[in-house]
Amino acid sequence: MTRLLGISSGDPAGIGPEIIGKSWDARAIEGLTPFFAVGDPRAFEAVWSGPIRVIADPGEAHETFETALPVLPVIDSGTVVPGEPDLDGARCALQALEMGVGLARAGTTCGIVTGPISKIQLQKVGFHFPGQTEFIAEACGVGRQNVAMLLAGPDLRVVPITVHIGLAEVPAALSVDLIVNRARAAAKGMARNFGIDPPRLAIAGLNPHAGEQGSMGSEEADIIQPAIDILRAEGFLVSGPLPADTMFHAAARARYDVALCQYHDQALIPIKALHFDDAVNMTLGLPIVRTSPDHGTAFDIAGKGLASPRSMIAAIRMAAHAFDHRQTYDG
Ligand SMILES: NC(=O)C1=CN([C@@H]2O[C@H](COP(=O)(O)OP(=O)(O)OC[C@H]3O[C@@H](n4cnc5c(N)ncnc54)[C@H](O)[C@@H]3O)[C@@H](O)[C@H]2O)C=CC1
Ligand SMILES: NCC(=O)COP(=O)(O)O
Repeated sequence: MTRLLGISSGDPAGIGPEIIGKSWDARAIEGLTPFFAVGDPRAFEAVWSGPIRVIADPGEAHETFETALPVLPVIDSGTVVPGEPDLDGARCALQALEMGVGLARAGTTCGIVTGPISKIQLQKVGFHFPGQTEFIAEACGVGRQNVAMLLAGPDLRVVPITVHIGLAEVPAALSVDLIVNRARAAAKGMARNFGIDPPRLAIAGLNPHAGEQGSMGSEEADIIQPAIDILRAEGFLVSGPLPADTMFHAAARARYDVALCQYHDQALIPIKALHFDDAVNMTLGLPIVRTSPDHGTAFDIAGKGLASPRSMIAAIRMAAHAFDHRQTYDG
Protein backbone atom coordinates (compact mmCIF):
# COMPACT_ATOMS: atom_id res chain seq x y z
CA MET A 1 0.00 0.00 0.00
CA THR A 2 1.33 3.41 -0.95
CA ARG A 3 2.15 5.93 1.79
CA LEU A 4 -0.29 8.52 0.48
CA LEU A 5 -3.27 10.06 2.25
CA GLY A 6 -6.55 11.26 0.77
CA ILE A 7 -8.19 14.28 2.42
CA SER A 8 -11.87 14.92 1.77
CA SER A 9 -12.62 18.63 1.56
CA GLY A 10 -15.55 18.69 3.97
CA ASP A 11 -18.16 21.37 3.29
CA PRO A 12 -16.77 23.60 0.52
CA ALA A 13 -18.19 26.68 2.28
CA GLY A 14 -16.44 25.80 5.54
CA ILE A 15 -12.78 26.08 6.52
CA GLY A 16 -11.85 22.63 5.16
CA PRO A 17 -10.36 23.85 1.85
CA GLU A 18 -8.37 26.60 3.62
CA ILE A 19 -6.82 24.35 6.25
CA ILE A 20 -5.97 21.70 3.64
CA GLY A 21 -4.25 24.37 1.55
CA LYS A 22 -2.40 25.72 4.60
CA SER A 23 -1.33 22.18 5.51
CA TRP A 24 0.14 21.80 2.03
CA ASP A 25 2.03 25.08 2.61
CA ALA A 26 3.49 23.51 5.76
CA ARG A 27 4.32 20.13 4.18
CA ALA A 28 8.10 20.52 4.22
CA ILE A 29 8.54 22.19 7.60
CA GLU A 30 6.14 19.70 9.21
CA GLY A 31 7.55 16.71 7.29
CA LEU A 32 4.06 15.65 6.23
CA THR A 33 3.27 12.43 4.42
CA PRO A 34 2.17 13.20 0.83
CA PHE A 35 -1.55 13.77 0.42
CA PHE A 36 -4.11 14.86 -2.11
CA ALA A 37 -7.41 16.59 -1.60
CA VAL A 38 -10.75 15.23 -2.79
CA GLY A 39 -13.20 18.00 -3.56
CA ASP A 40 -14.21 20.83 -5.87
CA PRO A 41 -11.01 22.62 -7.00
CA ARG A 42 -12.89 25.95 -7.08
CA ALA A 43 -13.55 25.70 -3.33
CA PHE A 44 -9.78 25.71 -2.79
CA GLU A 45 -9.18 28.52 -5.26
CA ALA A 46 -11.82 30.63 -3.47
CA VAL A 47 -9.92 30.70 -0.17
CA TRP A 48 -6.29 29.81 -0.82
CA SER A 49 -3.80 31.36 -3.21
CA GLY A 50 -1.35 28.44 -3.38
CA PRO A 51 -0.82 26.27 -6.46
CA ILE A 52 -3.46 23.65 -7.24
CA ARG A 53 -3.23 20.86 -9.79
CA VAL A 54 -6.28 18.86 -10.75
CA ILE A 55 -5.39 15.17 -11.01
CA ALA A 56 -7.32 12.48 -12.84
CA ASP A 57 -5.87 9.64 -10.81
CA PRO A 58 -4.44 9.38 -7.26
CA GLY A 59 -1.34 7.84 -8.88
CA GLU A 60 -0.40 11.35 -10.03
CA ALA A 61 -0.45 12.73 -6.49
CA HIS A 62 3.04 11.77 -5.30
CA GLU A 63 4.81 13.67 -8.05
CA THR A 64 2.40 16.60 -7.99
CA PHE A 65 2.61 17.02 -4.21
CA GLU A 66 6.09 18.54 -4.42
CA THR A 67 4.96 21.56 -6.43
CA ALA A 68 1.19 21.91 -6.07
CA LEU A 69 -1.76 20.69 -4.01
CA PRO A 70 -3.16 17.74 -5.94
CA VAL A 71 -6.97 17.85 -6.08
CA LEU A 72 -9.04 14.90 -7.24
CA PRO A 73 -12.24 16.56 -8.43
CA VAL A 74 -15.76 15.63 -7.45
CA ILE A 75 -19.07 17.00 -8.69
CA ASP A 76 -19.41 20.72 -9.14
CA SER A 77 -20.37 22.40 -5.87
CA GLY A 78 -22.11 25.31 -7.60
CA THR A 79 -21.13 28.83 -6.62
CA VAL A 80 -18.94 28.55 -3.53
CA VAL A 81 -19.48 31.37 -1.06
CA PRO A 82 -17.32 30.80 2.03
CA GLY A 83 -19.48 30.86 5.14
CA GLU A 84 -22.71 30.27 3.22
CA PRO A 85 -23.38 26.54 2.96
CA ASP A 86 -25.89 25.26 0.44
CA LEU A 87 -27.21 21.98 -0.88
CA ASP A 88 -24.83 21.77 -3.86
CA GLY A 89 -21.97 22.14 -1.43
CA ALA A 90 -23.40 19.43 0.81
CA ARG A 91 -23.62 17.04 -2.17
CA CYS A 92 -20.03 17.85 -3.02
CA ALA A 93 -18.92 17.19 0.58
CA LEU A 94 -20.72 13.86 0.56
CA GLN A 95 -19.18 12.76 -2.72
CA ALA A 96 -15.72 13.75 -1.49
CA LEU A 97 -16.27 11.65 1.63
CA GLU A 98 -17.53 8.67 -0.38
CA MET A 99 -14.61 8.84 -2.80
CA GLY A 100 -12.05 9.27 -0.05
CA VAL A 101 -13.38 6.30 1.89
CA GLY A 102 -13.54 4.19 -1.27
CA LEU A 103 -9.91 4.94 -2.10
CA ALA A 104 -8.78 4.03 1.41
CA ARG A 105 -10.78 0.81 1.34
CA ALA A 106 -9.28 -0.10 -2.03
CA GLY A 107 -5.75 0.43 -0.64
CA THR A 108 -5.09 3.27 -3.11
CA THR A 109 -4.35 5.43 -0.08
CA CYS A 110 -3.02 4.48 3.35
CA GLY A 111 -5.94 6.26 5.02
CA ILE A 112 -8.44 9.09 4.88
CA VAL A 113 -8.39 12.40 6.70
CA THR A 114 -11.85 13.93 6.60
CA GLY A 115 -12.47 17.65 6.40
CA PRO A 116 -15.27 19.06 8.54
CA ILE A 117 -18.83 18.65 7.31
CA SER A 118 -22.03 20.22 8.58
CA LYS A 119 -24.21 17.42 9.86
CA ILE A 120 -27.42 19.32 9.32
CA GLN A 121 -26.46 20.27 5.74
CA LEU A 122 -25.61 16.68 4.86
CA GLN A 123 -28.86 15.45 6.33
CA LYS A 124 -30.71 17.81 3.97
CA VAL A 125 -29.25 15.89 1.01
CA GLY A 126 -30.23 12.47 2.34
CA PHE A 127 -27.31 11.57 4.61
CA HIS A 128 -28.95 9.45 7.30
CA PHE A 129 -26.02 9.10 9.68
CA PRO A 130 -25.32 11.07 12.87
CA GLY A 131 -21.84 11.88 11.56
CA GLN A 132 -18.99 10.78 9.33
CA THR A 133 -17.92 8.18 11.91
CA GLU A 134 -21.04 6.08 11.49
CA PHE A 135 -21.05 6.54 7.71
CA ILE A 136 -17.48 5.25 7.44
CA ALA A 137 -18.19 2.36 9.82
CA GLU A 138 -21.08 1.22 7.63
CA ALA A 139 -19.06 1.69 4.43
CA CYS A 140 -16.43 -0.60 5.96
CA GLY A 141 -19.00 -3.19 7.09
CA VAL A 142 -18.49 -2.50 10.80
CA GLY A 143 -21.44 -2.04 13.15
CA ARG A 144 -21.60 1.49 14.54
CA GLN A 145 -21.55 0.12 18.11
CA ASN A 146 -18.21 -1.54 17.40
CA VAL A 147 -16.25 1.61 16.60
CA ALA A 148 -15.04 4.23 19.03
CA MET A 149 -14.70 7.96 18.37
CA LEU A 150 -11.33 8.83 19.86
CA LEU A 151 -10.39 12.47 20.42
CA ALA A 152 -6.67 12.58 21.10
CA GLY A 153 -4.36 15.38 22.17
CA PRO A 154 -0.86 15.44 23.64
CA ASP A 155 -2.07 15.14 27.27
CA LEU A 156 -5.48 13.49 27.02
CA ARG A 157 -7.40 10.93 24.98
CA VAL A 158 -11.16 10.52 25.32
CA VAL A 159 -13.89 8.35 23.82
CA PRO A 160 -17.57 9.27 24.15
CA ILE A 161 -19.71 6.14 24.61
CA THR A 162 -22.93 7.76 23.43
CA VAL A 163 -22.23 10.38 20.80
CA HIS A 164 -24.56 12.59 18.78
CA ILE A 165 -27.84 12.28 20.66
CA GLY A 166 -29.76 14.65 22.88
CA LEU A 167 -28.72 14.73 26.52
CA ALA A 168 -32.16 13.53 27.63
CA GLU A 169 -31.70 10.37 25.54
CA VAL A 170 -28.37 9.41 27.11
CA PRO A 171 -29.48 7.28 30.11
CA ALA A 172 -31.73 5.09 27.95
CA ALA A 173 -29.04 4.73 25.27
CA LEU A 174 -26.43 3.47 27.72
CA SER A 175 -26.18 -0.30 28.03
CA VAL A 176 -23.68 -2.85 29.27
CA ASP A 177 -23.15 -4.06 25.70
CA LEU A 178 -22.51 -0.57 24.33
CA ILE A 179 -19.93 0.23 27.01
CA VAL A 180 -18.20 -3.13 26.57
CA ASN A 181 -18.13 -2.78 22.77
CA ARG A 182 -16.75 0.75 22.84
CA ALA A 183 -14.12 -0.25 25.41
CA ARG A 184 -13.00 -3.25 23.33
CA ALA A 185 -12.73 -1.03 20.21
CA ALA A 186 -10.83 1.57 22.23
CA ALA A 187 -8.39 -0.95 23.72
CA LYS A 188 -7.63 -2.69 20.44
CA GLY A 189 -7.45 0.67 18.66
CA MET A 190 -4.91 2.01 21.15
CA ALA A 191 -2.71 -1.04 20.59
CA ARG A 192 -3.10 -1.12 16.81
CA ASN A 193 -2.86 2.59 16.02
CA PHE A 194 -0.63 3.89 18.82
CA GLY A 195 1.37 0.87 20.01
CA ILE A 196 -0.02 1.26 23.55
CA ASP A 197 -0.59 -2.33 24.58
CA PRO A 198 -2.28 -2.98 26.93
CA PRO A 199 -3.83 0.47 27.40
CA ARG A 200 -5.20 1.63 30.74
CA LEU A 201 -8.88 2.50 30.35
CA ALA A 202 -10.68 4.84 32.74
CA ILE A 203 -14.48 4.78 32.61
CA ALA A 204 -16.46 7.76 33.84
CA GLY A 205 -19.64 7.60 35.82
CA LEU A 206 -22.74 9.28 34.47
CA ASN A 207 -24.01 11.05 37.57
CA PRO A 208 -22.44 13.52 39.99
CA HIS A 209 -19.89 11.77 42.22
CA ALA A 210 -20.41 8.63 40.10
CA GLY A 211 -23.81 8.26 41.73
CA GLU A 212 -22.57 8.56 45.37
CA GLN A 213 -23.58 4.97 46.21
CA GLY A 214 -26.89 5.24 44.42
CA SER A 215 -28.04 8.42 46.11
CA MET A 216 -27.63 10.45 42.89
CA GLY A 217 -28.52 7.93 40.21
CA SER A 218 -28.32 4.20 39.62
CA GLU A 219 -26.64 3.88 36.17
CA GLU A 220 -23.23 3.30 37.78
CA ALA A 221 -24.43 0.22 39.69
CA ASP A 222 -26.89 -1.04 37.07
CA ILE A 223 -24.93 -0.53 33.84
CA ILE A 224 -21.40 0.83 34.19
CA GLN A 225 -20.04 -1.42 36.96
CA PRO A 226 -21.35 -4.63 35.29
CA ALA A 227 -19.66 -3.53 32.03
CA ILE A 228 -16.40 -2.94 33.92
CA ASP A 229 -16.67 -6.38 35.53
CA ILE A 230 -16.99 -8.01 32.09
CA LEU A 231 -14.04 -6.03 30.71
CA ARG A 232 -11.84 -6.94 33.69
CA ALA A 233 -12.78 -10.61 33.30
CA GLU A 234 -11.59 -10.33 29.68
CA GLY A 235 -8.23 -9.04 30.92
CA PHE A 236 -8.56 -5.33 30.16
CA LEU A 237 -7.01 -2.80 32.54
CA VAL A 238 -9.98 -0.74 33.64
CA SER A 239 -10.63 1.78 36.40
CA GLY A 240 -14.04 3.23 37.24
CA PRO A 241 -16.76 4.23 37.41
CA LEU A 242 -14.89 7.47 38.16
CA PRO A 243 -16.51 10.76 39.14
CA ALA A 244 -16.17 12.79 35.94
CA ASP A 245 -15.35 16.03 37.73
CA THR A 246 -12.12 14.68 39.22
CA MET A 247 -10.74 12.52 36.42
CA PHE A 248 -9.31 15.18 34.09
CA HIS A 249 -6.81 17.10 36.23
CA ALA A 250 -3.14 16.44 35.51
CA ALA A 251 -2.46 13.88 38.26
CA ALA A 252 -5.62 11.93 37.39
CA ARG A 253 -4.81 11.91 33.68
CA ALA A 254 -1.45 10.30 34.41
CA ARG A 255 -3.28 7.19 35.66
CA TYR A 256 -4.86 6.19 32.32
CA ASP A 257 -4.26 6.15 28.56
CA VAL A 258 -7.82 6.79 27.45
CA ALA A 259 -10.94 8.00 29.25
CA LEU A 260 -14.29 6.54 28.20
CA CYS A 261 -17.04 9.03 28.90
CA GLN A 262 -20.75 8.43 28.99
CA TYR A 263 -21.83 11.25 26.68
CA HIS A 264 -20.47 13.66 24.06
CA ASP A 265 -19.76 16.76 26.13
CA GLN A 266 -18.37 14.82 29.10
CA ALA A 267 -15.58 13.77 26.72
CA LEU A 268 -15.28 16.72 24.38
CA ILE A 269 -15.30 19.57 26.89
CA PRO A 270 -12.04 18.48 28.58
CA ILE A 271 -10.26 17.60 25.33
CA LYS A 272 -11.24 20.87 23.62
CA ALA A 273 -10.42 22.88 26.74
CA LEU A 274 -6.94 21.38 26.79
CA HIS A 275 -6.22 20.83 23.11
CA PHE A 276 -8.64 22.70 20.83
CA ASP A 277 -5.78 23.70 18.52
CA ASP A 278 -4.25 20.32 17.96
CA ALA A 279 -6.51 17.47 19.04
CA VAL A 280 -7.45 14.86 16.46
CA ASN A 281 -10.57 12.79 15.95
CA MET A 282 -9.74 9.19 14.99
CA THR A 283 -12.20 6.38 14.44
CA LEU A 284 -11.03 3.20 16.20
CA GLY A 285 -12.28 -0.21 15.10
CA LEU A 286 -12.13 0.34 11.33
CA PRO A 287 -10.14 -1.69 8.80
CA ILE A 288 -8.90 1.64 7.36
CA VAL A 289 -7.15 4.57 9.00
CA ARG A 290 -9.48 7.57 9.45
CA THR A 291 -8.62 10.80 11.21
CA SER A 292 -10.11 14.29 11.20
CA PRO A 293 -9.44 17.64 12.86
CA ASP A 294 -11.32 18.02 16.14
CA HIS A 295 -13.20 21.14 15.06
CA GLY A 296 -16.14 21.77 12.77
CA THR A 297 -16.84 23.84 9.66
CA ALA A 298 -16.33 27.22 11.38
CA PHE A 299 -18.61 28.95 8.87
CA ASP A 300 -18.18 32.16 10.91
CA ILE A 301 -14.54 32.55 9.82
CA ALA A 302 -14.57 30.74 6.45
CA GLY A 303 -12.90 32.72 3.66
CA LYS A 304 -11.31 35.21 6.06
CA GLY A 305 -7.89 33.60 6.18
CA LEU A 306 -8.18 33.11 9.96
CA ALA A 307 -8.48 29.32 10.18
CA SER A 308 -5.70 27.50 11.98
CA PRO A 309 -4.44 24.37 10.22
CA ARG A 310 -2.90 22.95 13.43
CA SER A 311 -5.57 20.31 14.06
CA MET A 312 -5.58 19.30 10.36
CA ILE A 313 -1.79 18.98 10.42
CA ALA A 314 -2.03 16.88 13.59
CA ALA A 315 -4.69 14.71 11.88
CA ILE A 316 -2.40 14.14 8.87
CA ARG A 317 0.48 13.19 11.18
CA MET A 318 -1.65 10.90 13.31
CA ALA A 319 -3.02 9.08 10.26
CA ALA A 320 0.50 8.42 8.99
CA HIS A 321 1.70 7.23 12.42
CA ALA A 322 -1.33 4.98 12.78
CA PHE A 323 -0.59 3.46 9.38
CA ASP A 324 2.98 2.73 10.53
CA HIS A 325 1.87 1.26 13.86
CA ARG A 326 -0.60 -0.98 12.04
CA GLN A 327 2.18 -2.44 9.88
CA THR A 328 3.91 -3.55 13.09
CA TYR A 329 0.78 -4.66 14.93
CA ASP A 330 -0.70 -6.61 12.01
CA GLY A 331 2.66 -8.13 11.14
N1 LIG B 1 -15.61 16.25 12.18
C1 LIG B 1 -16.55 17.09 11.74
O1 LIG B 1 -16.88 17.05 10.57
C2 LIG B 1 -17.19 18.05 12.68
C3 LIG B 1 -18.21 18.83 12.22
N2 LIG B 1 -18.83 19.71 13.05
C4 LIG B 1 -19.86 20.53 12.44
O2 LIG B 1 -19.40 21.87 12.34
C5 LIG B 1 -20.49 22.75 12.38
C6 LIG B 1 -20.15 23.94 13.26
O3 LIG B 1 -19.95 23.47 14.60
P1 LIG B 1 -19.49 24.40 15.81
O4 LIG B 1 -20.06 23.79 17.02
O5 LIG B 1 -19.77 25.82 15.49
O6 LIG B 1 -17.94 24.17 15.96
P2 LIG B 1 -16.70 24.71 15.13
O7 LIG B 1 -15.55 23.88 15.57
O8 LIG B 1 -16.99 24.75 13.69
O9 LIG B 1 -16.50 26.22 15.62
C7 LIG B 1 -16.43 26.60 16.98
C8 LIG B 1 -15.62 27.90 17.12
O10 LIG B 1 -14.25 27.62 16.93
C9 LIG B 1 -13.72 28.36 15.83
N3 LIG B 1 -12.82 27.48 15.07
C10 LIG B 1 -13.09 26.20 14.70
N4 LIG B 1 -12.07 25.69 14.03
C11 LIG B 1 -11.13 26.65 13.95
C12 LIG B 1 -9.83 26.73 13.36
N5 LIG B 1 -9.28 25.67 12.70
N6 LIG B 1 -9.15 27.89 13.46
C13 LIG B 1 -9.67 28.94 14.11
N7 LIG B 1 -10.89 28.92 14.71
C14 LIG B 1 -11.61 27.80 14.62
C15 LIG B 1 -14.93 28.80 15.00
O11 LIG B 1 -14.64 29.97 14.28
C16 LIG B 1 -15.99 28.95 16.07
O12 LIG B 1 -15.89 30.24 16.65
C17 LIG B 1 -21.69 21.95 12.84
O13 LIG B 1 -22.55 21.81 11.74
C18 LIG B 1 -21.14 20.59 13.23
O14 LIG B 1 -21.99 19.55 12.82
C19 LIG B 1 -18.45 19.89 14.36
C20 LIG B 1 -17.42 19.14 14.86
C21 LIG B 1 -16.71 18.16 14.07
N1 LIG C 1 -18.19 16.38 17.88
C1 LIG C 1 -17.41 15.45 17.16
C2 LIG C 1 -17.89 15.33 15.79
O1 LIG C 1 -18.82 16.00 15.42
C3 LIG C 1 -17.24 14.36 14.90
O2 LIG C 1 -18.17 13.88 13.99
P1 LIG C 1 -17.82 12.86 12.83
O3 LIG C 1 -16.35 12.70 12.78
O4 LIG C 1 -18.52 11.60 13.18
O5 LIG C 1 -18.39 13.51 11.61
